[in-house]
Amino acid sequence: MKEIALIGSTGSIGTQTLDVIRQHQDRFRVRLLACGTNIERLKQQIAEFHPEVVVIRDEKDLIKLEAHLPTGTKAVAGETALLEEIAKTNASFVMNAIVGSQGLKPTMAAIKAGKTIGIANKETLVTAGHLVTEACNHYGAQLIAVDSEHSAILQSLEGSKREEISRLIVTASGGSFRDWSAEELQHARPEDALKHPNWSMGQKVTIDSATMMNKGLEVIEAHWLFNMPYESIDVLIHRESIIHSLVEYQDKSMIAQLGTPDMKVAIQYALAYPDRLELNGPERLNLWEVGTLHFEKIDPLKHQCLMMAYQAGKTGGSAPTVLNAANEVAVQMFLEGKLTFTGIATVVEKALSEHTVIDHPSIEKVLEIDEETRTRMMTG
Ligand SMILES: NC(=O)C1=CN([C@@H]2O[C@H](COP(=O)(O)OP(=O)(O)OC[C@H]3O[C@@H](n4cnc5c(N)ncnc54)[C@H](OP(=O)(O)O)[C@@H]3O)[C@@H](O)[C@H]2O)C=CC1
Ligand SMILES: CC(=O)[C@@H](O)[C@H](O)COP(=O)(O)O
Ligand SMILES: [Mn+2]
Repeated sequence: MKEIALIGSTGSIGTQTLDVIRQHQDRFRVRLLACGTNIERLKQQIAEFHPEVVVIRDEKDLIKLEAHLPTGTKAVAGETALLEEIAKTNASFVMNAIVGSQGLKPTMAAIKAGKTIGIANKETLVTAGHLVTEACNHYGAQLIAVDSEHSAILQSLEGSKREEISRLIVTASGGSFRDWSAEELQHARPEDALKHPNWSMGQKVTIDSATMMNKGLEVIEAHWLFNMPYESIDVLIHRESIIHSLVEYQDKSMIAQLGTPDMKVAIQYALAYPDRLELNGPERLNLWEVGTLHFEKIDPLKHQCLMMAYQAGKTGGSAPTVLNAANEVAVQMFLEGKLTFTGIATVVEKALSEHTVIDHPSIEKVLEIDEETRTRMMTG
């Protein structure tokens, strides 16, 4: 029985993780659930999965849970409590499905406790990939990709040797605005951006997909997860999201993972790794129905956020921390109607240009720079 701690249980990845666990109750058991403010959904999850502990963000919400805790389930609140419970839990696998760089500290707590971590929370690797990988080596913890592209790469790497790999090719749908003109983009609204052509996901990643910042974050994520130089990580526009990514080998063979766009495949692969289990839910991929797959080159003029992310990744040090924090604030501002869609790239670029990069920031420094960037964005 694999015991699971699920952080971000009420979100898109969190609920799909529970959909997978529900299908395999003979293999997985939920020990810990953590979320932000969606207490109603959490109550349903507690009733079904009977975790030992639930952690919520705000102390004031604890009262709403009181009457809904079965015998054997306790509830606590706040970040300190979350980090303590991650350190204490008997769960061997932590699924980090929180959104944003607030996922960094829980990831580090799980690493220090020697857990295996399903890392959906890509912002952790963007903001502090150097510290996360060092800590994994030091504490013997393992990260398993959950992001669909990185899961595809992991699957395409099965049985390979490091020196045989020549290139990673990360596919991109192009997002909600892939067919919009520059003129149309000036008037793009949050409700337009939230209509992803292929995936149903949380708001932040859907907006990132529309700006192509998601692909930039994923290039940095791939750099850290697979220890590949940026020069060997390419992005390919593939509007069907059927090929989830590819690996090119030194003999010029390419190995890819294909499937209908459904995150449960990648989630289950991470949970069951290295095994493959049966999965109900995703539709079988009928390639004769798909007929044709399309591929396009990226356009550096159009895909400005992707290019900024490549640059920040190559610069290294604190640059990706600033890129990520500025982007998180900009996306929130766009969703609240305080910034235009095209303004997202502009303000992230400004935040990067105002920052003096420092090499190899410590965890304290990463958190300080993240905070400072957010403050600068809100006040400037
Ligand atoms: N959705 C997808 O298909 C994919 C997502 N990802 C990545 O996975 C991560 C999660 O994305 P997604 O599921 O879409 O996001 P959602 O916004 O749907 O869910 C975010 C989750 O984080 C929880 N949360 C927020 N703040 C806190 C906090 N302080 N403490 C504990 N939990 C908190 C939310 O709780 P609550 O709702 O209760 O406030 C919610 O459960 C992101 O990094 C995203 O980029 C990667 C690939 C695909
Ligand atoms: C499902 C998933 O992994 C998302 O991160 C997805 O990649 C978004 O799609 P695009 O960024 O390719 O539009
Ligand atoms: Mn992805």
